[in-house]
Amino acid sequence: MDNISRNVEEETNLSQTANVYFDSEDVHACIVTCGGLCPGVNTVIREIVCGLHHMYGVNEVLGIEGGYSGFYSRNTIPLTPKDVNDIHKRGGTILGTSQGEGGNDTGKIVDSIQDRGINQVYILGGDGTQRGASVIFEEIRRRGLKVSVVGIPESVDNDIPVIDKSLGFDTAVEEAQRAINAAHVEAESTENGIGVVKLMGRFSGFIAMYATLASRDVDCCLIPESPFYLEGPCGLFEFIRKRLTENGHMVIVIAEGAGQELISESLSAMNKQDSAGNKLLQDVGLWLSQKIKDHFAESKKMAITLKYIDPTYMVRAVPSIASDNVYCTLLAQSAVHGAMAGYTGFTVGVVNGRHSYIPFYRINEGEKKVVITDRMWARLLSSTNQPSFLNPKGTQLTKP
Ligand SMILES: Nc1ncnc2c1ncn2[C@@H]1O[C@H](COP(=O)(O)OP(=O)(O)O)[C@@H](O)[C@H]1O
Ligand SMILES: O=P(O)(O)OC[C@H]1O[C@](O)(COP(=O)(O)O)[C@@H](O)[C@@H]1O
Repeated sequence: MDNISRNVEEETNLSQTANVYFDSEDVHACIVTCGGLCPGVNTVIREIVCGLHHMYGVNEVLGIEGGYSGFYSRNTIPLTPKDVNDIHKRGGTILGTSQGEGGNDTGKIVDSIQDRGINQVYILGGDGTQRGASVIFEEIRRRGLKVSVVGIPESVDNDIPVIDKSLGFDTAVEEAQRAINAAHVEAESTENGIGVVKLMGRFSGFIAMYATLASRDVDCCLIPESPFYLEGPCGLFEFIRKRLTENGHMVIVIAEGAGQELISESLSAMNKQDSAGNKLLQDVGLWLSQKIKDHFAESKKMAITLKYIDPTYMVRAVPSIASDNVYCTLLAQSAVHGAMAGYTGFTVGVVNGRHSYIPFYRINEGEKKVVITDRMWARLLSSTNQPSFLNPKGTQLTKP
């Protein structure tokens, strides 16, 4: 117990009340994956199973299939170290997920936990999943059950607050390079070639920003946090014209949530949501590509060739790279140590470089977005030398 206590103490700077100390033979754990697909999820599943087994001698770990509703609508599957030995080499989740679904019955989920004698619940997923975990935790507490509920945050968008970085994010940025490289090759092979790449990022442009900074082939990065406009001397069309005149080709990276306000009027699905309450977006990549083509066709001053690449699902479907595998392993071990020490109602994550236990009520506060007044966005602007779009439409660009 000394070792366990020390681990928790070292890793905790946001602690949550302990409810019970577990003996290995009494542990009946389960794992459920509920969020959007993200590289590294299988690695976490593997390390929870192996961590519980190797470090604590726990033999009973169940997989809940199909996300939260799987607790009451599916059979469970046993997970042993042998079963999960190779799964980190695969993308996706071996348990299936329920991103975008809503209407889960918390009462039935907790009934299932109680009926099956489960006393440790490991929940992987993004911001929606962590909110769901908090609701389950509250119901478990209301019933006075000795069950640890632990969240492991994963979102390819890196939009989970408090933590430094979501697992799988580095892999997503790495994979995005392949699409950007392809767009660059296509663009530079034709006169006035433009490559447009759409990347994920519903409300936050982290993948687009980091992929742009990593690549150096991107001329313009557009994200939801930084509104842009098309017309006028400081608009996107004029910037494209200048960049093509200077270089003969260019690459534009656009996050899926960018520019939604520009396309909102004409498109009817703007205010639609999926069953989990997430806003359904229009394909801004297709829209922007068509707008650029129409603009240059109408102006007749410059003939362009535009290639549009949408690698979004490829980016999140790949297995995690080495650095993410290490990160996933540390998060999974941290989750296991916390649960075994009797902590509950927390999400594991790295905060200011330290592995921490973050109470659900903290992780579920607010949203994480790119702050365009921060240094990172300023670094991107100086790397691409693109307009900031902060100038009013009619005014000329000024030198900094
Ligand atoms: N506010 C909420 N309260 C309870 N459960 C939620 C809530 N939001 C989402 N969920 C559950 O979490 C699952 C995953 O959420 P979703 O937003 O689709 O993905 P992500 O976890 O990647 O953000 C949903 O299918 C839903 O069952
Ligand atoms: O098309 P789907 O499966 O609904 O998922 C798309 C969404 O999943 C994401 O990749 C990740 O979303 P989460 O942060 O909610 O996990 C978003 O960028 C994207 O809009």
